[in-house]
Amino acid sequence: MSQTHILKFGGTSLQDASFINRAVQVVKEKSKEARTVIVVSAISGVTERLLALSNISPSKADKANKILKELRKGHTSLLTRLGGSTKENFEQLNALFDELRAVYFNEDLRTEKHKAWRDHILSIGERASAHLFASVLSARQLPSVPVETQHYVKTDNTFGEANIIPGLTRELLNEALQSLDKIAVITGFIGSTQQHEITTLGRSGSDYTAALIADALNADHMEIWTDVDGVLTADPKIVPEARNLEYLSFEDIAELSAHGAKVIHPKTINPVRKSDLTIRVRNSYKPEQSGTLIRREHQTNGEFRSITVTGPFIYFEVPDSLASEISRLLDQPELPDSGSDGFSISRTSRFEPAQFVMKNELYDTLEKPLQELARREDIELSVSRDLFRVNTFTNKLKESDRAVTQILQLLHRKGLRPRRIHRENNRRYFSLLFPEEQARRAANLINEYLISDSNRTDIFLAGVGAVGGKLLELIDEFESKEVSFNVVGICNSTHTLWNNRGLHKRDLEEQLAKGNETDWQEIIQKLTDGDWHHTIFVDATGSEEVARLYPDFLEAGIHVVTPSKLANTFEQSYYDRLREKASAKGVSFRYETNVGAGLPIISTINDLLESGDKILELSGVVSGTMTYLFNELEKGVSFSEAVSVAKQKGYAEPDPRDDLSGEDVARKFLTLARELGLQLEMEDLQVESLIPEPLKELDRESFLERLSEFDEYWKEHMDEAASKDETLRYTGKLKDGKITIGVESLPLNSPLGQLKGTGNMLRIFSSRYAETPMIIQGAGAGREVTAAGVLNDILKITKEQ
Ligand SMILES: NC(=O)C1=CN([C@@H]2O[C@H](COP(=O)(O)OP(=O)(O)OC[C@H]3O[C@@H](n4cnc5c(N)ncnc54)[C@H](OP(=O)(O)O)[C@@H]3O)[C@@H](O)[C@H]2O)C=CC1
Ligand SMILES: N[C@@H](CC=O)C(=O)O
Repeated sequence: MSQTHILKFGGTSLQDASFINRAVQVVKEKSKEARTVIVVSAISGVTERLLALSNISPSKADKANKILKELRKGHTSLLTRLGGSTKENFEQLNALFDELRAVYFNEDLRTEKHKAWRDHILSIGERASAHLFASVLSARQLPSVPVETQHYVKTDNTFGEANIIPGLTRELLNEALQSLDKIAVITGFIGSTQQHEITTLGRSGSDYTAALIADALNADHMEIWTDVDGVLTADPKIVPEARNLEYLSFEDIAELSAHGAKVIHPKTINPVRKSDLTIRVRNSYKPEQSGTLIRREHQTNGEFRSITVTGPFIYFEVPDSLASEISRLLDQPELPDSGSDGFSISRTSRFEPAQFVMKNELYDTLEKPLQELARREDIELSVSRDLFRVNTFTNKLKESDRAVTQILQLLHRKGLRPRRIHRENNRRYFSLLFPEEQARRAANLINEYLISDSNRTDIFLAGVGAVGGKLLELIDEFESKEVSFNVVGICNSTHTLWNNRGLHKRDLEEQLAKGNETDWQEIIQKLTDGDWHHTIFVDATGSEEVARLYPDFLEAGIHVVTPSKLANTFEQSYYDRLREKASAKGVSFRYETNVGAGLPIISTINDLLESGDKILELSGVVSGTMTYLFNELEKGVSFSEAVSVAKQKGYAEPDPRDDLSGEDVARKFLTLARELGLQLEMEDLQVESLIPEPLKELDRESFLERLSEFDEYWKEHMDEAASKDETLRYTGKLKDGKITIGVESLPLNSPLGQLKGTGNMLRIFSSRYAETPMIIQGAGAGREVTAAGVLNDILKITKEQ
């Protein structure tokens, strides 16, 4: 096993026997594929009990004894229930609770080194959890050993929030763990000073421990098992509608946790910031969900958006003249460390009051000297208490302040006016200060704003001819509450136009010709690097060059939708590769319009197959252009004239010879055959071409010019059919693994003979429809129906998200 994976189980993931069993299952699965190292927190509720214990005065020994007894009993009975109750395991657990009792009643430690004493008490939670879980794993044939990190994680003596000594810690952890041949179950949250006094790393410190271990072992992947779906757009206790964020970068999560996001410890990223480690935050209540993936670089299409609410804060204003003196007060090293957003000061000019925001507890420490300062200057210090900061993060702020304006307008409409707006240039967040209840409402409204934007699908449209041009129009007109489209780029064979804020039909007419030269490598690069989510690449070009690029888009996590029949009818290996890529990357490749334009032919066949039907025969007319040509011939229009009008009307292929040669119909039947699982190539099909032999070698323009030389031939052909009350139709049939395509003379009153306009009709004979075939009939070519079919494919992808 070349990979090392760290699994960190938070307290809720080990809260009771069923959760511990689930965690064992996770370890079992994981250890099949990678070297597995476990980091555990204290079992849910234990740290709180230990903290309560540390706050009980020894004079209330009864109360303390009750907690001590309950903790011991809770752990030992879990051990018994989970089948890990060997004599040795019991002894180890009991030794820990003996130690807890001894430390708790150590009066000297309590009074002289209170903070160290408290950290020692708290450490029992993680240590007991590690012993318990290692015992259970060993009992389940997963040989494991508890590892207590006070021996290896070295810190300074800031008890309660100790700072790591990185080099030494890395060395000691590496030495202890590198060659362990059992699964290490390691205590999170705890370390020790150089003098071997136990320290703790602060709330959620186990994540930090897991990252230290990941760094020491050069781990490949880390999973943080917790009680929420992953990293959400907001704390679900404040914002019930908060959504999970699929991807985040290290930078994103570091910024979020520094501003109050509780899901992981703010320092977690520090040790692994430069590594290729991937971190997945997962929910123990919903192990089937994939949670949030965090990695060094932004995942393609990932968009960062979130809200945190921090506080409570005090807010006050003073004349600018007093601001410097207050700042000096805040500089004292002995003040409580209230985190990176502990206080902030805004000074706009010397004529405007300076604004101070500081954590309640910081203000409480400074209240006296502050009031004293104010009195000296004869100023009445009026403070607003218990305010909360709503911090909004979004990548969009890198581009413009529009989001800030929109959010403020939204809040304003709801009657919410922040006490203070704080925005730093070049940062991805801004904060608003409100009283508690208003902060909660504001957070919910902002979340809605950020989420509704996440319904947006970004589109790059290649090819803006008959189908692409109409599609752009349909997208412009499309209105829905659930989905919004943003066409970030369009191109034709010569020019490409980009606009992150969206392109429209009018841009096609006015701007495209002024765009950059079309460069496919550049387009791929830009779409791959772009900070969009749910990007769809639409190919409406009919170009072989473009159809060959689909694997690159799929690889970059971009969905592909196309009416072009090329990619599905290149060599079989290409066809297979597209499906493998799409499935590996979790993206879609959709092409319903490849056969019958807007008619639901491919999806119907797949539905039949999926429900267990067996297709016996597919036959009929699937070329709108051919039906149109023969109908025009029936009316006396010349063949060459009909071809030219079919192109103008947007029925014919970009090169109409593809229709006349039968290639278009052949590609459609080959696509259907491959949907049925048949492994055929274009050469395997029997196709009758309508291209006269003498014109075969000509280029497109000369071919169209000389086509009229054969008008007489087609007139005679049609007249002959008419003399028998018949007409001509270009039909195809797939039966017994063979495809035959060509012109047939059919009775005028037959279903195929009756087709009008660009009519298509496909008959599906299957096990269930053996006697009476299922028939799909309707217009099978044209810009409107095809563009609508493409839009349907796009919508299906948005619904899958
Ligand atoms: N028309 C229909 O009824 C149906 C069409 N389809 C398929 O839809 C696709 C488009 O057909 P349609 O709209 O009729 O064709 P058009 O000829 O009207 O439009 C083709 C568009 O693609 C552009 N293009 C061609 N090659 C490239 C390239 N290498 N790079 C960038 N852009 C390129 C063209 O640009 P430029 O103008 O610069 O050449 C043009 O904008 C075809 O694959 C066709 O088979 C599928 C079902 C029905
Ligand atoms: N040229 C094609 C367009 C649709 O696939 C046809 O005429 O059927």
